[in-house]
Amino acid sequence: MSCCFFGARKEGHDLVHHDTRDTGGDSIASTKNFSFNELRLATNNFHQTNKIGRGGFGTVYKGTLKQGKEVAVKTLAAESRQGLQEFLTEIETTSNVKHPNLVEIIGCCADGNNRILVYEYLENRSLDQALFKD
Ligand SMILES: Nc1ncnc2c1ncn2[C@@H]1O[C@H](COP(=O)(O)OP(=O)(O)OP(=O)(O)O)[C@@H](O)[C@H]1O
Repeated sequence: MSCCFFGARKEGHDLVHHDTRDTGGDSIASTKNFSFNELRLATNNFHQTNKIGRGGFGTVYKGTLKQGKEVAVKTLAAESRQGLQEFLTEIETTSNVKHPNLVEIIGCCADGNNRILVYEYLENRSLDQALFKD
């Protein structure tokens, strides 16, 4: 079962609604709920050649969704000290903040033991290109 704490469906994906018991009820964030299989397909089974980095959360892969959209897929490392609460907090904070210079969270996956965040993919550009693209 995926995302047992999430509800409602829209366009083939579940909408993520944080359980307000977890958040104190003061905000509700909405992101897409991906199945593990969707992200496995998008990253060619998390293939080494799609690996683009590693941070505190875990390994990051480049993926391509069925519709052709490129995404960054952040997988929570098994040894990571970031647990479910941090996972929810990252979704909560990133989905509530929108800014042209901040990468946007697209969705997440909590399927079995897997905890994965999906972001829009950003090309590796110089900072001035990223900041002054318009
Ligand atoms: N949206 C993205 N688009 C393209 N590459 C990304 C994206 N997000 C992360 N990466 C790549 O993955 C690497 C690790 O990113 P991640 O956000 O997990 O950690 P970090 O920001 O480097 O550090 P920390 O875990 O402390 O936040 C980045 O340095 C970058 O190369």
